[in-house]
Amino acid sequence: MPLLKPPPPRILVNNVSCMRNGQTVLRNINVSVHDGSSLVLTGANGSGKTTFLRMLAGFSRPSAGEILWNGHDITSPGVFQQYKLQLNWLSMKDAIKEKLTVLDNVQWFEVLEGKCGKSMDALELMGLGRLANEKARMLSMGQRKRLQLARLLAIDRPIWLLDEPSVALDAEGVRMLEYIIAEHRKKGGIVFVATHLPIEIEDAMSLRLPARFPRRKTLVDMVHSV
Ligand SMILES: Nc1ncnc2c1ncn2[C@@H]1O[C@H](COP(=O)(O)OP(=O)(O)OP(=O)(O)O)[C@@H](O)[C@H]1O
Repeated sequence: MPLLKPPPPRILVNNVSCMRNGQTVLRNINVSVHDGSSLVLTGANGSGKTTFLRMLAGFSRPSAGEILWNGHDITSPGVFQQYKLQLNWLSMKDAIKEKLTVLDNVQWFEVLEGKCGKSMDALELMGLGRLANEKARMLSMGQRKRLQLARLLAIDRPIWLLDEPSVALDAEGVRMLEYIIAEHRKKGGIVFVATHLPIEIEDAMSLRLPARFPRRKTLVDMVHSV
C-alpha cells in the first residue's frame, strides 16, 4: 500500500527572523500550521509577540526566512492580495467608530466584506444584543472587546490573528472567547493568539518567545540579596 503523504501546512513559518530599529527581535522561528490548529504566543513585554503577528499579517517583512501560505511566500505581491483576504486581525487598536451604533460598527465591516446577515447574531452571541442600537461611545472597555469579537464572527475569515484578545474581558467574556475560538477551529479555521493571560485552547501549539533584555536588578532585588 503506498504511504500517504501528510498534507502540507496551510502556513509555514520557515526560519524567520525579524529586525526592528536595527535590532533582532525574532530569531530563527519555525512553525507549521495546519487547518483547524492554533498557536499561542507568550513571552515577556517586548519579546516580539506583536511583531510576530504583524509579520503574519504582512505588515512587517521578515529580515530572513519566509512565511509561506499554501506554499507561496506571502510577501509576493500577487500572493499577498489573496492572502490578506484570509486574515482577521484583532488588536488593542479597536477601530470602533464612536458615533456609529454598536450594530453599525459590525455591519459596516460586514458590508465592506460583501457579506450580510451575521452581525446581529454575532452581537447576541457576545452578549451585546441589547446594546445594538446604542452609540458605541457608550461601551465599556470589555464591551468594546466583545464588539471586536462580534466583528470577527460577522466577517468570518479563516485565519485569526488575535493580539491580547482577553484583555478587559470578564470571566464570562473569556469563556465566550474560548468558545468562539474552538468553534472556528472546528470549521478548519486557524487561530494565532498573543497573550499574557491564560486562555484555554485545546491542543494548541505554544511558542514562548525569549525575553530580549535581561531584567535589571531592582531595589527590591538588592534589598533581598543583602
Ligand atoms: N514600530 C516599531 N519600530 C521599532 N521598534 C519597534 C516597533 N514596535 C515595536 N518595536 C520593538 O520591537 C520589540 C518587540 O515589540 P513587540 O510589540 O512585538 O513585543 P510584545 O512581545 O508584543 O510586547 P508586549 O507584551 O509588551 O505587548 C520591542 O523591543 C519594541 O520596542
